Amino acid sequence: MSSTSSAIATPRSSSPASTTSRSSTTTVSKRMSLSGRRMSGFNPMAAVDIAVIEAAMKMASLDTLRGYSQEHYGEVKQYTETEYTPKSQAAGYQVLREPAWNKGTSFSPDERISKNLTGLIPHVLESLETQCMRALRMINSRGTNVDKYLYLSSIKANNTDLFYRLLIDNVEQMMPLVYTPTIGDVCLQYSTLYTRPEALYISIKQRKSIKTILRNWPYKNPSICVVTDGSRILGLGDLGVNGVGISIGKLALYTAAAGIHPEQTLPIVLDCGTANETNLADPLYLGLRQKRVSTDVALEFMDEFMAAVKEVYPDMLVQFEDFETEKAFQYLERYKLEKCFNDDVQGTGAVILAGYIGAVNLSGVPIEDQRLVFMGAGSAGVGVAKQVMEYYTRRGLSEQQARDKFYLVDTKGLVTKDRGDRLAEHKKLFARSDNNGHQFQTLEEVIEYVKPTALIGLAATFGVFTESVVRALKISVDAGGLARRPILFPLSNPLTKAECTFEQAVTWTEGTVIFASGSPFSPFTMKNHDSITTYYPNQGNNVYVFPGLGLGAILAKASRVTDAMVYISAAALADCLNSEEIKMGLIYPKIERVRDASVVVAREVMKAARRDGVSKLPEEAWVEWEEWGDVALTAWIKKQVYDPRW
Ligand SMILES: NC(=O)C1=CN([C@@H]2O[C@H](COP(=O)(O)OP(=O)(O)OC[C@H]3O[C@@H](n4cnc5c(N)ncnc54)[C@H](O)[C@@H]3O)[C@@H](O)[C@H]2O)C=CC1
Ligand SMILES: CC(=O)C(=O)O
Ligand SMILES: [Mg+2]
Repeated sequence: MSSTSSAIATPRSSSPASTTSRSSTTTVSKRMSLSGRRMSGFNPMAAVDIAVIEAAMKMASLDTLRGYSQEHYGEVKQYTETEYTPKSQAAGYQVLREPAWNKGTSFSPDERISKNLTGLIPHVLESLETQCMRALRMINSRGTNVDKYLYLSSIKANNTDLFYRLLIDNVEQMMPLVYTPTIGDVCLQYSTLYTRPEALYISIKQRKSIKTILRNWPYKNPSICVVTDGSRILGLGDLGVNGVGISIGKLALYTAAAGIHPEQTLPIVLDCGTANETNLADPLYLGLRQKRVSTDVALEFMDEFMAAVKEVYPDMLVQFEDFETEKAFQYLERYKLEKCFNDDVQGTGAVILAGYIGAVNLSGVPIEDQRLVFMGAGSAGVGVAKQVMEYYTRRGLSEQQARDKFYLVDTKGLVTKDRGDRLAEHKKLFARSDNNGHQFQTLEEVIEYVKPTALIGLAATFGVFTESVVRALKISVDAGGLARRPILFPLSNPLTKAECTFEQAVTWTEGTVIFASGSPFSPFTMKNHDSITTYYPNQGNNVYVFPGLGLGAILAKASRVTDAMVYISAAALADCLNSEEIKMGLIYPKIERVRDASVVVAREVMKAARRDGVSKLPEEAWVEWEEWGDVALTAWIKKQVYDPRW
């Protein structure tokens, strides 16, 4: 099976070899007592609470078990003055300044000698977990989320493994910092916050040099790139080159949530100008200071980019992210035979289908009686509607019967065939013709007419699910029986664009809502008569799909991403809930289990790639996995992924 072993979990890059030969003239230092050393490190005047002290003590004993004990520390070899050479000191700094090589205070005594690090770092020897604890304390001490992001970003620039250990072990706390909602604020201010490059920045003025720029990326053969042109970043509109933050954030999640090695990931922004006047007027703006180029010119640029990618990194999967609506659909169609997918259309479609399957099971309304109203008929809205429609057709409904379940609303009201405007191509599939010439302009009117059971928000507009809208949804669901529950998904990002909050949804539906939002909300506790109940929200975000979809496509060596691979990622995710999550009434796995979910999604995506004949993995590998079943394939995937531990 060696031919199948992928480079996802690229072994740690080797650090520069020591240039000095070490003699054996070492001495053993005096041993120090664990408790003595640890306690003497504490300043009784410092405002450190008991919980932190207890955690530190626990960590110290854990470190002992892991071989990071102070006993071990006591055995650090010493060398004499005569061994010192300036050259070796330079080699030492090189190691510390390269984030992929740097282990901070976790270099072993032998590594400190062989890499000429002695004295360049504090004498203490700590585990990765202890370093995480320090970082967590620092993060918690920062006042704003952007400050926390910046601190995390400095860790990423210094110590790759520490950054990802933090993310992986603290997903619930860290994901909102490196992803939505904080990444929205970071993108808005990217040009001001900028301190160092983290991506490839390709401007339309450099279109003759795309291949050179791709080759300039310092890591060999990336497996996955996330590319945006910044034209629709989350629900924040055209942010131009500042949108690169979303490519960086999504790729951090490819590593944290699916274990793709950081050196295999490549964030890219295509700078085609911007329509954002604030950015254009900002003296610090880092992008091209010109209006966004026309769709036709952007398309030529995209063609050149895709051709260059094919030549320079033929095996790299391309994820299109946050392109404005027309381009999102156009590129998806145009490059459908290339190794790429669109996260906003396909990833979102799959993740919301998975959540919808779970929600229908909880709703008490049979699947065939569901009627869905979408607020927003853009790339995400239509992407989700198409994916859910496929679910219905696979269950035996005709295309027309399936399509009839969907009512899409945009800024002009219900999308109908006779509305009198020129409908954008992507809306036509769902344009209604059963409105008897009547046009429904407000969401309230649509709800009154449709009596929906599910309301999906992808309109990037804060607060459009008003109290009267949500109460009207509940009334229309209750009409079929009081045990029924409304499905309400305000999915727009970041939180400032959410169609309603979790607290509002619970309050206005008297706790009956089945809720998922794009950005995370906290649980909400509500007093009902004599009892107090805590309600748990779901996060319906494509982060549950794109990491696993990408991982599966890469591991299967898929030549392209087929519709069946996308569809199966939804079905796989819908099956991922464990008994605790089911008991809690969730429709997605808890976010701290996103890595488990990604493995399951990746496994099913790999199998779908093979069924579709697009996997280039050798047949022997499949024979073995088929013999041993999912367990073997799951174990193999887990062996491929990056999981920083020293
Ligand atoms: N939860 C998730 O995983 C995802 C969430 N999203 C979010 O969905 C939102 C929309 O994204 P896209 O569909 O790509 O944008 P888009 O620009 O393609 O579509 C937006 C749609 O909303 C409609 N709209 C805007 N304001 C409206 C209003 N006041 N009333 C009714 N309709 C209105 C527009 O007419 C358009 O049809 C964004 O906030 C984005 O962050 C997108 C992808 C994934
Ligand atoms: C989550 C995501 O992809 C978006 O909001 O655009
Ligand atoms: Mg997106």
